[in-house]
Amino acid sequence: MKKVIRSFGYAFKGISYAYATQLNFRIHIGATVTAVALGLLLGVNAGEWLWISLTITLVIITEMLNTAIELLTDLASPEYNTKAGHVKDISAGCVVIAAVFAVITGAIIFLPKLYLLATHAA
Ligand SMILES: Nc1ncnc2c1ncn2[C@@H]1O[C@H](COP(=O)(O)OP(=O)(O)OP(=O)(O)O)[C@@H](O)[C@H]1O
Repeated sequence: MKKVIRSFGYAFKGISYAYATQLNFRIHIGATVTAVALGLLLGVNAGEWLWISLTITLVIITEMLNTAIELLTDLASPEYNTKAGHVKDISAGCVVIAAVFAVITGAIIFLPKLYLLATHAA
């Protein structure tokens, strides 16, 4: 049991390292808080919450993997190396793909509700 608790400790250390060192990670957390607040305000349903949770999880996981890959690349190739550059670029590309998916999902879920709200309030 102690070992399991210790492993969770290391995992949380990894999350707080990403939070402390990566501006993009903090931006994703800000976007997460905004999406959850919008979801609560606009009363999204269970299916929509699942999509929102999926996109949040994907973006945060890809950002953390990107951070880990950047660190590992810097360790393995501190000097300039074309392949090291490709590794970092591909890794960053994964985050962008997840973020685009999140924006599209957010637009599909929130825009019609915001439109209804705006037209009813007018
Ligand atoms: N060792 C390297 N060899 C070749 N190109 C590199 C190398 N390190 C970085 N690059 C290039 O520079 C880009 C930016 O790298 P960098 O490590 O600064 O990442 P970053 O996205 O700015 O991350 P962060 O600001 O979080 O450290 C990479 O995507 C890659 O194209």
